[in-house]
Amino acid sequence: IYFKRRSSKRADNDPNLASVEDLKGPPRSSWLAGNLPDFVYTKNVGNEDNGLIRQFGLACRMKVTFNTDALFLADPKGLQHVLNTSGYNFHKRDAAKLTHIMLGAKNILAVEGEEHARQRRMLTPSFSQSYLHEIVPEFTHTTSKLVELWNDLVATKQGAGIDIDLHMWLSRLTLDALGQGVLSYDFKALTDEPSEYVAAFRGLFVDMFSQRTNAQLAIGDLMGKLPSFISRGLLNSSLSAMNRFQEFVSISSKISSSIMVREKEAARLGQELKSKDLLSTLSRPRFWCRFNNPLTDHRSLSVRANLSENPRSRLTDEEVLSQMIAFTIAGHDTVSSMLQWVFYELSLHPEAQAKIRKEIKLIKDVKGVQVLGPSEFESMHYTMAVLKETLRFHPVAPHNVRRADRDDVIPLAYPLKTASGKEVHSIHVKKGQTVFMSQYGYNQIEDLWGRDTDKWIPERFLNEKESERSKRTIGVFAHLATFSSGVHACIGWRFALLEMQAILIGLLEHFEFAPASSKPIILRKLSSTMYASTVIRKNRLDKYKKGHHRARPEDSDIT
Ligand code: HEM
Repeated sequence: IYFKRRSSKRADNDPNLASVEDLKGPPRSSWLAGNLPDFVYTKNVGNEDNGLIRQFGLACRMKVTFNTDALFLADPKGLQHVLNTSGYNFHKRDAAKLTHIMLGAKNILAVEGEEHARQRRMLTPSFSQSYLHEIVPEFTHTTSKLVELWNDLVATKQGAGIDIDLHMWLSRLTLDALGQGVLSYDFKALTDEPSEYVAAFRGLFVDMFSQRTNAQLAIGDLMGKLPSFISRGLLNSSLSAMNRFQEFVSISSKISSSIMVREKEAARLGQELKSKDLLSTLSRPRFWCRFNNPLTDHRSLSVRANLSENPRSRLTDEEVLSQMIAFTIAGHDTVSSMLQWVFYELSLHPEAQAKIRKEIKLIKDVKGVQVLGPSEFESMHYTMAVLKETLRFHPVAPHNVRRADRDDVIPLAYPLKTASGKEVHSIHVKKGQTVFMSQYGYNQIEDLWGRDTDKWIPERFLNEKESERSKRTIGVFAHLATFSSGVHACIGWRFALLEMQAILIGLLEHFEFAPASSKPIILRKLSSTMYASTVIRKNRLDKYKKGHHRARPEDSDIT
């Protein structure tokens, strides 16, 4: 006999529990895409989240595709349940399937459940602190190339300041840094003759995701429910930049394959591993095992697993190659956008720049070193506070979506009033129901982060109160939601942090930053990540959207 509890009854009978349908929430803005457009087309990302939290609290009802009820969630205990405690019961099938269709292979971004846990177990050792420390000199070296280029630029102005497009420069710098860290490959993004990869990658995600229609939002939301051939067809017909994306994937595969062949050949000849990048280490298991003690060297652990006779405990060559594309996609725009926000805030806060420079000088004097590395970064508390505060205030992945695999009860740290006025401490979600998580909202809770969370104040991380800290329940770094949490938390957060530290220190040592002379208005916009955008004249943008203007709006269109 099959039986199940009727979900609404359960919520009705329990005085502390409400179903999602019982909660208060905003009216839908579209039948097709519900409230999703409110978050994507917003004037400034975060405004919608702030508005909902002010009006309804840290959880409320919202609408998604075809007027379906979903849960908007920023409550710390609720997020902990969905991401950590019940991690694999809240799946990300839509996103995984989208990635699988787009990349054509099963990497960590494109798998779920047991398969995901297996791949993650294999890859985690490659992202350990001790291994990543070896890549830092590559980040420093790449940054010094940019310093040289900027010195040449400034020299043309006899030392006077110069307006630069920081978005463009940081994107090029972080691509080269990622190329070195992941593949030991020079993308030549900082040269006048960038590789074909750079040409294919330039502006790709902005073109793909920044002008999404309601239909595209709905298709994204339905991915997991549709058969693969329909999903693929819908995606190909709805995303105009799909061809460009396929070209980008094939160039990436070509580069990764050639590096893998090179490393395997070198291993066969018994040559020493020169590169410390992720692909080289994953490609050369047997070599590493000869030279490292698998019990003490973290790098060998993934390799040791890769040597296993059991194919379930090994990453195949195809899987390793596919991970490389996943890492470049997951690790480029994120770090580049994050650094944009760091320099944006520093340009508005010259006093913070001065404090970082003072810290650099002090640590160099104390340690007697010329170039700072990971062990020095650890003692640079103010610099770290600047990074933490920017990660808190400008989370470049502000939202995250999951769907319940079964009926479940999500506990709340902060009780809510339902539409009928009942006070509840937990929410009943039905199998298949969407949970729309606001990383942005969690990072703004004053009870967790202290006063004035709508302002950028690095000092809050130097004077933290235990009462606030103890309420922060999620996160792999500083209890922030920015790198997410639990089973799918960012595997590259240490990589990102070391890269940002090296770049920030390398550039601040040589340059002072101030807002551009035209004093543009900067707003947060969404493409694949939340990036800094200047305000564009509305009539030009309208014409572009309607197709009357083929070219993207240019700098001259910026007010
Ligand atoms: C500031 C920079 C970064 C931010 C803010 C960031 C943020 C995130 C977030 C929020 C997730 C969770 C996505 C989800 O739950 O659906 C994630 C996952 C992931 N990130 Fe990052 N990321 C950053 C840098 C990087 C870097 C540098 C790499 C690799 C070199 C990387 C690789 C990944 C991978 C592979 C996943 C999937 C993990 C899994 O599903 O198990 N990320 N990242």
